[in-house]
Amino acid sequence: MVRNIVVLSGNSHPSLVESICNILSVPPCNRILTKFSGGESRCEIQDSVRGKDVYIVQSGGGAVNDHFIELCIMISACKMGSAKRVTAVLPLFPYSRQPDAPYNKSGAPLSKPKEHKSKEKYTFESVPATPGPGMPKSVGLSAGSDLVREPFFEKGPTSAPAGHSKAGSVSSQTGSTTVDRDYRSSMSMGSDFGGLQAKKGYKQWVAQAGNLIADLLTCAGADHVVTLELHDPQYQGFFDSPVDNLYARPLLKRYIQQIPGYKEAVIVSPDAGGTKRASGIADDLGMDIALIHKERRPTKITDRQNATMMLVGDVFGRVCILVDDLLDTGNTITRAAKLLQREGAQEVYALVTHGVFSGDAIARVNASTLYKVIVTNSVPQDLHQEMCPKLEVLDVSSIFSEAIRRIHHGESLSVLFQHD
Ligand SMILES: O=P(O)(O)OC[C@H]1O[C@H](OP(=O)(O)OP(=O)(O)O)[C@H](O)[C@@H]1O
Repeated sequence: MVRNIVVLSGNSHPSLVESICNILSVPPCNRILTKFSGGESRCEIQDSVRGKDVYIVQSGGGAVNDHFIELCIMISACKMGSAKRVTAVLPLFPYSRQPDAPYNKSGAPLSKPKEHKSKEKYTFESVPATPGPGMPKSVGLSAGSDLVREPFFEKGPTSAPAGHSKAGSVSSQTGSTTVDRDYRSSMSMGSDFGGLQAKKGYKQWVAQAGNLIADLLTCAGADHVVTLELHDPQYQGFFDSPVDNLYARPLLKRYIQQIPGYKEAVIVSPDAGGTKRASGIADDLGMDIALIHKERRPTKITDRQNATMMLVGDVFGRVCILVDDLLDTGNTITRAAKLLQREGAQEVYALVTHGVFSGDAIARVNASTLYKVIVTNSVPQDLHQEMCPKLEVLDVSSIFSEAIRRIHHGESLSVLFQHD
């Protein structure tokens, strides 16, 4: 039994906390977590935390915003209750990954290409164009002085250079920077930037909340953060306090080693962001690797299923094991499986650390060519397992209980970062 320690559960994942407490042989702290009728979270810590080392376990996923506020209130309550140290344990760290375009329930981008826009007109160029030699100056930058000097919307239409049909363009006669009529109207009445439709009078822009989330945890009083497989390990830099980013890699590797003939299989990263993760596992196990390049930005809507994924590597006749950190809408993993199957893969497994399964993800996985999907229980999986016969779950409670035990005793965590 670990002494002088308090493990407190949020509402997000009570069963994981129960397992952690069982391993540590400590009872979970008594608390009341409810809501006022107005929807605000209410927290009452019923055991004394004075002078104690407190670990509050709350995962992302599900009602993520409610869970996060609840966590902040619990941290603050423990600080006010004179806890010696408060550690926020977030098996899935919320807001550490934000898609670069807003997505709807079924996983498709909310923004759609304009219907009248033909394939020939589509361009991957930045619009407005990046300033450079022989290029028009950017609107609104100090370097775009031609535009700043003259009233922006008083300019007449000019012909646009190839590949820059909408942006600030150079008049063929004078060489001065100006703006064509389409761009003028797009700025004032809603615009189309490289296929994205912006709302009227508002340039499409997605806020990245990561820094704010880190600040909120620190402000609430978190002295330490423990999490698992951050989407982006650099996220730790947002914190002034220590962050321990644990790995699910040993668990994933152990699973792979149980697949019959795994040495002949190919580890596949479904996107560039996961290459390091996948190649680490492939290297450790002496396996081959293949990569898929995924382009997240919406292009032509009818092409989106295929045209934005490209395979690098040979998978013909081989078992493929996709490795990723997150399954959210399931788009990435199911489309990757489809591509692999089309390239002649024999069977496709997906090993993913965090199985969020938002929107239609379960239906998408069930309908996909995936043979098996393996996730950890960093977020609750009971319901997902009932609905998805392909799903298998790996338990992470021993990773967290060991991390908590070591932090409490001031021992090194490095053994948890070793992958063999
Ligand atoms: O199930 P889905 O809704 O498809 O989301 C899951 C994908 O999203 C994340 O990558 P992201 O698209 O953020 O790209 P990145 O890895 O390059 O950051 C994650 O690494 C998965 O690949």
